[in-house]
Amino acid sequence: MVFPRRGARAPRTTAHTGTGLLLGAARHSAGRTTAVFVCSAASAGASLALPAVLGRTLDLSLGGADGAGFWPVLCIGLIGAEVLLDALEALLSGVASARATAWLRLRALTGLLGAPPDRAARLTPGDLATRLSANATEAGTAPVSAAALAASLLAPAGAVVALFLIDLWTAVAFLAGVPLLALVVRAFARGTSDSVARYQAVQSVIASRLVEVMDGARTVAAAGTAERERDRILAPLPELAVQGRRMWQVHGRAVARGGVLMPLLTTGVLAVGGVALAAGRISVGELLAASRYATLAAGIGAGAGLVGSLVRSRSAARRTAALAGLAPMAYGTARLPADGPGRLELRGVRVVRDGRPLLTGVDLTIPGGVSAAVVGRSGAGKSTLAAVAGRLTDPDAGRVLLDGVPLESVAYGPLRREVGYAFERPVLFGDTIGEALAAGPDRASPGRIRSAARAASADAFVRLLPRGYDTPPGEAPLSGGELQRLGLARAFAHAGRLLILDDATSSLDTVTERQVERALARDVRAGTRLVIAHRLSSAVRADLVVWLEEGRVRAVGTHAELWRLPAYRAVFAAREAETPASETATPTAEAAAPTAAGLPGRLAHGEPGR
Ligand SMILES: Nc1ncnc2c1ncn2[C@@H]1O[C@H](COP(=O)(O)OP(=O)(O)OP(=O)(O)O)[C@@H](O)[C@H]1O
Repeated sequence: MVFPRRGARAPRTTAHTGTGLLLGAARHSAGRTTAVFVCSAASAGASLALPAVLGRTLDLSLGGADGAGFWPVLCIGLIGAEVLLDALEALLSGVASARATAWLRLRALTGLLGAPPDRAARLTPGDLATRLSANATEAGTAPVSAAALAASLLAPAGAVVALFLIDLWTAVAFLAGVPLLALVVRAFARGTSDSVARYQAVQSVIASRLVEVMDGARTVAAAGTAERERDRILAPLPELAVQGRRMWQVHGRAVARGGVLMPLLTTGVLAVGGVALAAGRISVGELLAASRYATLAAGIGAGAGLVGSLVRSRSAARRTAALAGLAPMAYGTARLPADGPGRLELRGVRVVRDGRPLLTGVDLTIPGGVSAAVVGRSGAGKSTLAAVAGRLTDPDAGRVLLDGVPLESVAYGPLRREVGYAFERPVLFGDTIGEALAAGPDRASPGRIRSAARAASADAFVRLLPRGYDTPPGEAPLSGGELQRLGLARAFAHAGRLLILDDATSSLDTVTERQVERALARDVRAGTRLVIAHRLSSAVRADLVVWLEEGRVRAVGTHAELWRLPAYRAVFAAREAETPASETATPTAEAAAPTAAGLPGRLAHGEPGR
């Protein structure tokens, strides 16, 4: 997969529009699509030649001419060629559509994974699955449908020319009805477009609700709301049925109108041809050919099906394009200084989402090698700060610098090597637990994985699993705390100069948390730690505490300094009620004293005790 990594500007294509995406898919599958067109055109050529050859064969047979044997053989040859070409066309169509679909999926996935996670997360998993599967498949058929539509016009066009050649008036009789056919196709395309878009949107709603409920299966079971959820998932079905019926009604009307119009056209041509035969302008064989050509020319109405398919593809492509067109994160080419200690600076950082400021005027310096805890009430903006600090998202204003280098100018690889994350709910990717822990900017060796797992207190329970580190994550019955420890192990195995733990120890008991903290200080690469924490103990042991309130830094200092402020103590009040007295006791100045040199020893934002 190719991610935009270099230069301030990420490559933008027309992939953000449905038509642009379809043109890209068409270019990508151009070779095979052209082959489909050639097969269709050759098959149309065989269809066109057949009536003339049949007519000639009939005339020669009626006239008892010598050498008539050649013509029946030619007839059989043409029929055989048509069958073979149709089979080849079907095969090539499948391959070309699969290739176009694969390209569309790759573009959509690249857009999805290249965008900042908080932007991509706006689409629900079910909706994403629909856009990447059903919608991409439908959009992928567009190049072949377009080629087939173009080829399908060849036989009718050739048939009209043949009618001209046989007798001018037979062609005129046919052309008189063509405007009516055009009206039928136009009405069909218009009527289909709206209901198809609505149908696809409703499909996506059902998929979204289903995935949502599967994700929360335990909540549903515990709340006893299975029936309610079933009804909620299926609630859009009547709307789906309405749109489905509308599509079929439009299709049915087009078929009915075409069904009346086409025999009328054929009959008209035959009547005019009969007059021409009576007048001696054409032979019996030519009349036979004219009737076949009239049928072929009337086949222009079959293009309506392909027009419908193109309309569906375009609507599906618009939905896939919403992923491909997500604004990617652009990376620069700068490197971080080799011996940088991991000094983190946020200057005037502002983050706005949905018009709401989540962080405002954040100015913060975390000296290299320091362990900083970020505390604040729920919703204060701690995770947003964590995301900005390691460039999982970009601020709308202000800058973030690591060892003096603005994060947005650092190249993708070096950035991900030097900034690590562990989350509250880690997800393990890989066929085995060992693989999941090894995966990172650089593949970690088994020795490093073991040592990281030991530091995260995960090694012991992993070794007790039936296949140890070779156990597939899906087969390991992991508790929330065990999963968090694996997330920590993965982060430790790839630790760079800045490690961000976003509520990554919330499910650990206090004893294990303490063990992990000690091992982190002793056995993991030294560097700056930014720890998003709810627990008092985390703030107590941090060198520095950043206190966030409603998206602003209210104060920065040591925990002992901040503890003098009642409003700061109130941040932990709710937790104090839940946690043991040993953990919540007011820390002594020694216990909370900063350990790193050069810390700001006083409150960054003075606050009178209240
Ligand atoms: N992508 C987003 N779009 C819109 N609002 C968001 C987005 N991400 C977070 N928010 C909102 O921003 C606020 C801060 O969220 P954030 O997760 O940073 O808080 P937090 O301090 O980490 O909370 P908690 O301690 O409960 O995890 C919340 O009200 C949240 O709903």
